Amino acid sequence: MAGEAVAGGTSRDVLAKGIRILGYAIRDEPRIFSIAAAGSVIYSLLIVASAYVVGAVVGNVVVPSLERGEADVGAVLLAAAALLAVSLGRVLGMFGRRLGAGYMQYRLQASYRRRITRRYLELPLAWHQRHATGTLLSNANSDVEAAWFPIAPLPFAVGTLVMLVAAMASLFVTDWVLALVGVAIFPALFALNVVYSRRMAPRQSRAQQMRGEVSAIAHESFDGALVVKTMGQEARETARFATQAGELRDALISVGRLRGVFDPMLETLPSLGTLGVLLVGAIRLSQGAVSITELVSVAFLFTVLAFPVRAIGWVLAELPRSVAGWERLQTVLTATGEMPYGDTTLDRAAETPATLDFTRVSFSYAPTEAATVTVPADPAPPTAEPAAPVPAPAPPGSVPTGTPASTGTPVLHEVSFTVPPGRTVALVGPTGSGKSTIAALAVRLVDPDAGTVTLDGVDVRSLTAASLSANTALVAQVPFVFDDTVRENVTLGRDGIGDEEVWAALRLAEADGFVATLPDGLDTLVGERGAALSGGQRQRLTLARALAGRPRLLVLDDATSAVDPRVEAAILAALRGQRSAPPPGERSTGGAAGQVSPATSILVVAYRRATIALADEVVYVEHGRVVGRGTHSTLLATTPGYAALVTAYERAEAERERDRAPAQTAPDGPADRQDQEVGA
Ligand SMILES: Nc1ncnc2c1ncn2[C@@H]1O[C@H](COP(=O)(O)OP(=O)(O)OP(=O)(O)O)[C@@H](O)[C@H]1O
Repeated sequence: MAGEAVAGGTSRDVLAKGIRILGYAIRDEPRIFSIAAAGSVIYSLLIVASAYVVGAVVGNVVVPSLERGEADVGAVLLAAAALLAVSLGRVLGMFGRRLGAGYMQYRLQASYRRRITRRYLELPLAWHQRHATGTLLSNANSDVEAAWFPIAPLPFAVGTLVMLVAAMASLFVTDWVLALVGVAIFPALFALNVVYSRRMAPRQSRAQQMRGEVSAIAHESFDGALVVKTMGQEARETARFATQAGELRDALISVGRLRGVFDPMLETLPSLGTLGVLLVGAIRLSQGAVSITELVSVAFLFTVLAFPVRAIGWVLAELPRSVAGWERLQTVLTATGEMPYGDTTLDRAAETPATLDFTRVSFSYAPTEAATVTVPADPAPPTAEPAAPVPAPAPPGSVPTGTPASTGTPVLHEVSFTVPPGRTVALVGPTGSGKSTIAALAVRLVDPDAGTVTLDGVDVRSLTAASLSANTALVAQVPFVFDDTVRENVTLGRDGIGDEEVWAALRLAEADGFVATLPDGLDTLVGERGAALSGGQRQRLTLARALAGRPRLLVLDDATSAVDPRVEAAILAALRGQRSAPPPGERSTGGAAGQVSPATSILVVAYRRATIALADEVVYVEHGRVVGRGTHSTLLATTPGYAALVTAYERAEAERERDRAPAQTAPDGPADRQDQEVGA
């Protein structure tokens, strides 16, 4: 991990990298940095000036007044005006510095949050499957903040460096012997800050890494709350979280301990300087080498620079954390594997169904990619951010290569089949046979290692992003519903989808009945992940979302698994233009029902006999190979594996029907499968 790399690197590396990161920040925001630095330089120079003004006031106004026994009112007023002017100048400088630093820090944070989010959207599904959501959240939050943490004190530190140079110069101008105190103290201050930063580096890196890990565990626990609760795993999860939280606590305490040791030392050094100046100064005064004005000025100088000098320490101490955060950001920003889009568009004017062709398609997941493919539940979140920029277009007519051919275990072998326009093809096969992978390839979530997937004869890799999403839609088994209204969940802010189109899509998805009964109809808020809806309702809502875009190819990856079989059959029949009567118990809002012609070709991963029977053709897959194609009855007769599988499905379905029988009498009518399971 990046954090480990930082922790493992030498502190000198960290310092150099940290300074480079500060350079990137200045390059990104040169104007704001200039304003902040100018404010800081004014402030710092006026600090040096204030010491000399105080010296002059003491030497030229206070001491003479004490000697004479009366004050010169004019001189006192002049002194007051000088002190006020210096203070006002410092206030203005401080204002510019703070405002500029704040602007710079928050603008950089916002810009990098956008970059990270955009990159997430560009990276392929395989990359997302390899990264924990909690870590991604931590990248976009805590790591972005960490990377730009030293920006807040940076202008102050720059001004302080100028101040130290000015202070040294003024010391030498005043008296070279007094200047030696500065020669001893200033480099010591700087050296102490550097040692501090080096000691801090591994501690800060570790703390930043632990922040990411705690975030990942917390996210996983909350996400899996249902499993944790139903399996009685609360204690185990709490312990797992507590271990990581404990490690983060220890890492932060170790940071605090070091701070506790170094902060007082950094504060004490300038005080030692003041002491040194007073000792040396007393001798120099008695020798007549310096005046009282000069001595007071120099002593005061050491007192007032104690605070600004710490700004250098703040920047140096935060650099390791900044480097750790930055490197974690870089793992996202420089991640490879995106699948560049082509520049070919498909003509949608005809609104005819598309033809999908798989020709000798082979595919393997990269070796490091674990777990099973779960195609994302939704195409894209409704975000106000502009769409992720499409990487540089490929030359016209060329086929971008996308993900490089992986050397992992082959999952699909020379898969060939066609979904003709307006036809429904059912994909059937045992678990793990590659059905979801085929679905993912059909809408180009992944690219084949060999062979081609074409839409209307055009390789999907050469299509533009907009053309791909306008022509195809995938509905996954696990539906993703946004915490928004029903309307927004269906339209996703896409143009040309008014309420009429929303209702038409809901009707096709057999979702109009339940939406009509919701308290606010289309304006009903469905809660986080659609918590206010049943599993089957969520599935139908996401199906309506896909249909609202009027895709020319619809890929259903077990998308109606939680819906009652009769409702599922009604949906498929409607999609095929054979609108059946609404299932009992669910009121249709009427209108365009039955009027929608099949403008889409359908590839459906099917598990139920009723669904399979509706298909024009069945493609039967085993171990990533197509072992049979034809109608349901042909395959039953010719392919023993298929016959056995479908019979098993039928038996399971019959058992479920039997178990479900009592629930059918519930007043809500035909409940979705998950409702019944939950209610059981
Ligand atoms: N992200 C992944 N990384 C590595 N291997 C994967 C990944 N996703 C799936 N696989 C493997 O690819 C094979 C095909 O998986 P796929 O999910 O396509 O099968 P499926 O037929 O849809 O299964 P199911 O019916 O259980 O949903 C399986 O052996 C699976 O373990």
